[in-house]
Amino acid sequence: MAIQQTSGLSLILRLQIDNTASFSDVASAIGEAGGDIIAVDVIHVHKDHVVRDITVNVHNEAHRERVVESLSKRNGIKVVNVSDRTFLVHLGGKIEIQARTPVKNRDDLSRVYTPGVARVCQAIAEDPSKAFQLTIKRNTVAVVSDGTAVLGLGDIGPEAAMPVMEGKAMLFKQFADVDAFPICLNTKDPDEIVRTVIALSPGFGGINLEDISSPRCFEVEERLKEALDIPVFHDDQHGTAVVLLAGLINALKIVDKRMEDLRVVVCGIGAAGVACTRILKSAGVPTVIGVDRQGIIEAGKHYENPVWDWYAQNSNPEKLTGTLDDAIRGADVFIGVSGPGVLTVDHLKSMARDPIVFAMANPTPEIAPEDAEPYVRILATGRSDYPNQINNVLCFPGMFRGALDARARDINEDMKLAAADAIASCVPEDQLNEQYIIPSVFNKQVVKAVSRAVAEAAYRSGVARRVPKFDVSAE
Ligand SMILES: NC(=O)C1=CN([C@@H]2O[C@H](COP(=O)(O)OP(=O)(O)OC[C@H]3O[C@@H](n4cnc5c(N)ncnc54)[C@H](O)[C@@H]3O)[C@@H](O)[C@H]2O)C=CC1
Ligand SMILES: CC(=O)C(=O)O
Ligand SMILES: [Mg+2]
Repeated sequence: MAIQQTSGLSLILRLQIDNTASFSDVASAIGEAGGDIIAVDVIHVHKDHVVRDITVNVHNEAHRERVVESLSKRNGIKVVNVSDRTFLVHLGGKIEIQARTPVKNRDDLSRVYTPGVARVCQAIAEDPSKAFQLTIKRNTVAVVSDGTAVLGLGDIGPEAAMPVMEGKAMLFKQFADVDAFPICLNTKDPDEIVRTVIALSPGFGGINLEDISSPRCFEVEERLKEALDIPVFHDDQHGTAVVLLAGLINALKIVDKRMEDLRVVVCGIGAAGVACTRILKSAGVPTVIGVDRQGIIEAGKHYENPVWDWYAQNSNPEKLTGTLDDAIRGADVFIGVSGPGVLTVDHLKSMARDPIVFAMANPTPEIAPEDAEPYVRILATGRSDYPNQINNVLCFPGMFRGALDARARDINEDMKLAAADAIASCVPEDQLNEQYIIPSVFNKQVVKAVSRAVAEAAYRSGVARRVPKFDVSAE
């Protein structure tokens, strides 16, 4: 299995090129430093120089410096500015609100706003369920974070969490036409988070909790699910678990193993790790062994963290003790939702035949894919620049589309398992291979398949308030 990485950093270099130098000097300076020229634009032409923007792909920040240095050393070439295209795409934020109806005259104004709007308000006051017909509620999701477990970056605060939450909102809209709002809270107190989300819930058809650290995330989700009659879904737990299960369903077809025979190690028993373990157990995996910083979660032992306490009673049937070295020996599958560099080549060598490794820590996986590649049969990461991206983006847009279409009160286990099967089914059996166990996030079938499966499961399990109409002609 050869791993192809598809992108690193993409830069726009603004260069002043004197008439004494030529474009081929620029190209060779970039080429000698190993940069890839992607696009060239002319910005100004003066009598003694030309200013050009050159878009260049580099592997990482050190590589960027080497490209800039190589250009700066050339006579007649001046590097005026270096822009990182990732930062450019964030300038001013990534989303905006748009009106669905133009307000062109007084007549429009009197209908969309006062006095006309008052009658609509009264209709909802008389029957609050009309909010689903007469407001944005039927299509809106609040993406709520306190900034305490952002990607793998940890507690970086609510302001720093905003780019991720804006990104989730963009993906909700692009993939599933769901209007999602990023809401980053300036509190880490579970009571205050619960109170705040309940208070802001009337305008929303669903709540997507994001990047709230464990164990607080479990309590916050549980209390909100109890209090609200709209779906509450902690994406890092359940979105990750659903996509993991979809990937595993397909990976097992390649290695010809069954869920009922698997020995799985989950590393990182936080939000994602606990949910992955729960869904693996629901899917019939008999042996799941959890490992965190202090080692294996020991069967039967009592832990202060209530979720680890649950974990100790519901995992590790072989009653293993020790470290990851002990847990991974003979394991069929490694699920990493911990941090960078946890997994070594020696660990991989000690696994059972045809190792399946899902190293999902973001942004840096548990092992560098290039290091793991020779020793595993199937490798997946959370990143979009390697094959087999196990990322919750494959789940949350379709999950909420289906839940909103069914006007579901809750997102339950049946809906999650249905979503996992639907994602797995988007890879045709005749195309399945080691580097293609999970559909692309750009595969338009995914949201259709997931939303339909989720809405049907909502209906079957009694949490739907509406039977959605499916567009069969689009299939
Ligand atoms: N690919 C995907 O779709 C997703 C990936 N993730 C990634 O998974 C990781 C964990 O996310 P959450 O569960 O939300 O965080 P969390 O903070 O709830 O849990 C992380 C757990 O990993 C443990 N951990 C950290 N470093 C460790 C190490 N060196 N060895 C053993 N255990 C270690 C921590 O003690 C903690 O219990 C992050 O890197 C995150 O970016 C999370 C959600 C989705
Ligand atoms: C993908 C995601 O939600 C995370 O890494 O936290
Ligand atoms: Mg997350």
